[in-house]
Amino acid sequence: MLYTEVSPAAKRQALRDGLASRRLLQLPGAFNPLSARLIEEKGFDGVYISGAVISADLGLPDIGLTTLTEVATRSRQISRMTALPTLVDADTGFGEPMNVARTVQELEDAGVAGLHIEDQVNPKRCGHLDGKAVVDVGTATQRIRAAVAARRDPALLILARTDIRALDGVPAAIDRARSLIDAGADAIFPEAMATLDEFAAVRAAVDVPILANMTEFGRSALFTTRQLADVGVNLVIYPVTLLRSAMGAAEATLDVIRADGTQEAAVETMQTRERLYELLDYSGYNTFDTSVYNFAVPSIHSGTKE
Ligand SMILES: C[C@](O)(C(=O)O)[C@H](CC(=O)O)C(=O)O
Ligand SMILES: [Mg+2]
Repeated sequence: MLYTEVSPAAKRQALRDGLASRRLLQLPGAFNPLSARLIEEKGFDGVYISGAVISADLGLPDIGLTTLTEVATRSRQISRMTALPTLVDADTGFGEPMNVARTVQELEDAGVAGLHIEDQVNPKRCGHLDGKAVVDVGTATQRIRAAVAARRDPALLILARTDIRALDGVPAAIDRARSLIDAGADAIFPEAMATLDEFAAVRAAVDVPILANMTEFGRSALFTTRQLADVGVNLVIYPVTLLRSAMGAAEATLDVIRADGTQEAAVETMQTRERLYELLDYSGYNTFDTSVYNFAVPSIHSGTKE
């Protein structure tokens, strides 16, 4: 009922413990707070909060147009909804190193368990597109040093993402990763790795956890958890997967309504009213007021029969 009782501190510890276990942790991206609860119910290890999803949700391309306030608000809304640790995409940190410091504190206050800061120049773009540019190593490490110095909870996980592989190749990504770790990064997100061998090369070069981005229609094939675990990846995100699925389903339903003059043919694929209420723990609200949940919910076609 209401929001999770698990504190941000406990979630950060859970993420640290998960990484220490050496098990591959899976974090699907929540496209809204409610989907975070679904991710938790299905037994995942954490919830990813994607910059691409926040942008798309606002009808914007993922080129650094969202503000820290928007990302922090979404982070708080999603984090409070789940007992799982959340990992948020802080893009380039929203400005200069001093802004990066403020970003870290705002996101920490929003209750996330971790965040990643990348080394792209602004305006940034999706890591799986052409035409990216990265800042020099001095600027990239300054961002990470500022982030690490700003966190008040030492358990907050700070991942450094490097986008350099697409420009200068894997050896450059390894060099950059080492510098970012020297600057204090807890973990590395090597963006747009093309093959499992490339992940293995990064794994062999660094001692900290590494993250794989299994975004669809990108540069990496969609490797399985077994494949990723075998090359020593520690975290895998499915950042935009649920948004793409939900939008695909929404489009199909709109087509059904246009074609048939009713949504009837699409109802079978919908989440039922009963399932929605279960996910919301509707009945739990009777703790406050027994009139809240004193009705029966028809389990089929609940939309049309009430
Ligand atoms: C992980 C990512 O940074 C995100 O914002 O979710 C994106 C995902 C995507 O655009 O598919 C990325 O740059 O890879
Ligand atoms: Mg992003």
